[in-house]
Amino acid sequence: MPQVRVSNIFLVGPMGAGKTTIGRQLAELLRWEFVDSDHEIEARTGANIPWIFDIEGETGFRQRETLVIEALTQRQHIVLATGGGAIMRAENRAALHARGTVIYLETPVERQLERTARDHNRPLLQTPDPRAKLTSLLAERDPLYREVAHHIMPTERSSARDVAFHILQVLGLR
Ligand SMILES: Nc1ncnc2c1ncn2[C@@H]1O[C@H](COP(=O)(O)OP(=O)(O)O)[C@@H](O)[C@H]1O
Ligand SMILES: O=C(O)C1=C[C@@H](OP(=O)(O)O)[C@@H](O)[C@H](O)C1
Ligand SMILES: [Mg+2]
Repeated sequence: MPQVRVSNIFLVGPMGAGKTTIGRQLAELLRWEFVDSDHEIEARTGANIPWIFDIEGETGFRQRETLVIEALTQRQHIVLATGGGAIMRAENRAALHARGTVIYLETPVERQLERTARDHNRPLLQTPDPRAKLTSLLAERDPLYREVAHHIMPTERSSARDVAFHILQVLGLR
């Protein structure tokens, strides 16, 4: 089979998978542009994510997210870190899968909990039982991450740097 040239890398996975961190490192290694859909939503809106959730609800946030994903996935040579729920809408999954190489950063709930514990910018985790929330989100979303992904990369036992190098290796980019 002829090797398909990778022109974009799109990272998907749950909160705390390392999409933002690994995405930035990958972009540096490739000298590609790094974009994070959450940062782009905040820049376009002029408000941070907790504010958007407060004022417009999750529905408003998801509408903004779809507009941003539609726009960003049309670019070339970018590494895009999506938000953990970006794969919920079929139109987002279609854009991601068709316009780039999608990597699922597969991460168990215990690791997600450790990595998100000190951060208050994730409205869905402002709940008395974040473990239960992450568990139910993963049950719902894991099949969708798998559906949209071209490659699945575990992050449980590796540093962000090692995951980034491993992705480059798997994609034949180094
Ligand atoms: N493989 C990893 N091992 C250890 N810590 C990690 C790893 N990947 C990310 N982190 C840390 O976890 C936190 C959340 O990472 P982040 O990139 O914001 O995740 P996401 O964007 O997927 O929600 C950050 O503090 C980051 O440094
Ligand atoms: O899982 C989710 O639904 C969300 C994940 C967040 O991004 P990260 O996955 O980068 O934390 C952010 O988009 C928002 O808080 C909602
Ligand atoms: Mg992120």
